[in-house]
Amino acid sequence: MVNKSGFNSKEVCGYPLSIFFIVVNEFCERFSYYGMRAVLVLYFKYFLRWDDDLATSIYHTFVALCYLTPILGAIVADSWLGKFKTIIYLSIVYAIGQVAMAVSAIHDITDTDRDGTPNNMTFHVVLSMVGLFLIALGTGGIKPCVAAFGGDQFGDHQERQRRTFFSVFYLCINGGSLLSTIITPILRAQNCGIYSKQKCYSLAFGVPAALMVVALVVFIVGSGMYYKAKPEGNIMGDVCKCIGFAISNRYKHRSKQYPSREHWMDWAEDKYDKLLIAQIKMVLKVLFLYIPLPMFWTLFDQKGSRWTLQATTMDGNFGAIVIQPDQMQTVNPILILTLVPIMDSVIYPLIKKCGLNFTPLKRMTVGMFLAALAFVCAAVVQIEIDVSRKHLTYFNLTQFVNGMNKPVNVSTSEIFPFLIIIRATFFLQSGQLSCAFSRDFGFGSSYTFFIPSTLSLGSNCQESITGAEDIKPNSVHMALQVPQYFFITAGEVMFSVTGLEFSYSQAPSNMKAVLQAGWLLTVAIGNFIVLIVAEVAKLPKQWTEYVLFASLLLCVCIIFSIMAYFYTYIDPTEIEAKFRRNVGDDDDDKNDKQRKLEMEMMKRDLDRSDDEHYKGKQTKM
Ligand SMILES: N[C@@H](Cc1ccccc1)C(=O)N[C@@H](Cc1ccccc1)C(=O)O
Repeated sequence: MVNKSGFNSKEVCGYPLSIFFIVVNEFCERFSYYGMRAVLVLYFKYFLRWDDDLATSIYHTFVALCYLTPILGAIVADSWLGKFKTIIYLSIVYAIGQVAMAVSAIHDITDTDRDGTPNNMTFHVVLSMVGLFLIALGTGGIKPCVAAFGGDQFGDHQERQRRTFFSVFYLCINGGSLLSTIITPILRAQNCGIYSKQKCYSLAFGVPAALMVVALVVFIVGSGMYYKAKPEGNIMGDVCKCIGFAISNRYKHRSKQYPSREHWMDWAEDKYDKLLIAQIKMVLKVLFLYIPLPMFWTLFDQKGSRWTLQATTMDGNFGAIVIQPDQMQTVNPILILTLVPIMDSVIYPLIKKCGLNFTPLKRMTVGMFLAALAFVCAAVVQIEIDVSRKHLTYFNLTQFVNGMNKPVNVSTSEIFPFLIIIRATFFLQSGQLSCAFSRDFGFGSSYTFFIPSTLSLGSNCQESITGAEDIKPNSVHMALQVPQYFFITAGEVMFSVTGLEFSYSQAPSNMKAVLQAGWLLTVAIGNFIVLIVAEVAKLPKQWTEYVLFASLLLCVCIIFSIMAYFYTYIDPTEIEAKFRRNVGDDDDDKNDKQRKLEMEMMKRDLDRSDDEHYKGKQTKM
């Protein structure tokens, strides 16, 4: 197969063979990212011993950073290294970051007194922060490059295959994240250590690190098969300079004696190409529409923080299996894998059959509304939890009061989180004395056991040791979180999947990456809003915070629907073609008057933004 740049690549069933490596790379990379993220907030809380607020703040700062760095990646790839090298170099940085996280979670490194807790917490905190910074740089940097690099592999005649590639790409993201959000919490719940046993965060971070190395190796193996487009120059820089010139030129000509121009960007015409100006106008129209979007992500990304912490106060016993709090996040990719095909093949066609024009911006508005609804559900669940008990924890905290006048060594059997081993066995050892006893534990309960002074060789521990329940078991079931997960995921399908497609279709050809980076920037800002609102509001009750976020998104949803109503869809390719044709006409020495007339028509075309591209007729919203 020969693609648009004359590159010859091997094909399998009409698809370039090279995309196989890109899709596998994305699967492994998303496994690595979401696997690490799934246990992160619990690592902060239980390993680094941070409180809920600090854990949530650092978690969202990290996520925000992951979506700020795509701009950096896009600039480096477009103007300097090209996508291929950028992906390689930043993947190395990413893998180093993951390894640093895994090492930071080995408690034995600083556990000098071998009591199971690190003695130099600063070492663990610093190393994990360095690790998270490198991961943010890596994952964000490669994000706008990988999908675009995949798209580059297709020829102009492979539009259909390219569309399928993007769907498979999204499914791979969720396949990888689904597996990792199941696996890493299981690894985290194991006990491991050299001198003393602790929850195994090092393994939970180590496996994602290994997957990132696999992602890198797979990508390098495909090296000889890729089409590697040369960097096109710093398009971001050109855009900024052109906008800057338009603003300064407008300011210089602010006096009334100068005739006004139709659009403020037209003030750049004195120096810049009309095509570039037209393209910037298209981008600015979409970016303006992006302004309210961060609020959606503010709610969406709390799945990994507030909702996971909420799950720690719930009962995860599902009969045959016990679900870990951080495993609840798997509901999201499971629903994505089922909802995306259902929406595409049943819901959207059904809506169309009913004669409704469910445009992308309408879908996004409904997606926002569903996310707000999800937070109302979260608030209701929180009220249930608060009513059921005042203070509890997911972990079975067990303490012993030793009534004997000599030390007793107590150990317990391993508990595999997928089976309901609510029954735990404790082994007591003191000199010649050695015995065992078993007790049943409720999910989230805490007990104190009393070792009587009369305990001696031959005693029956099962009968002699008495226990008192300090904290009642969690009684609100984790299944109650399913409705909130359902609404947030249905919202994601309508908002995120549609938004990605919208950003791509409305972007000029040379600025697809710019708009992708802009889209990811809304995710970053959304995560900063979590920090600001949680810090400023400082609400005493968690459910009131959920209601606050739901109300904020509802307000933003109304504003967005008004903005969307005034937006008209464009076909960037058509507009660009008209401008290019005009340049050709210039070469044919067309007279000035006619050229001006045509330019006027094109400007009007752009400003009216005819929506022939979308459903073949003028479409608002
Ligand atoms: N549904 C998410 C994946 C996910 C898996 C497990 C827990 C939470 C989320 C997804 O598809 N993410 C995509 C798209 C996206 C979503 C939000 C912000 C940026 C991109 C991804 O590329 O990660």
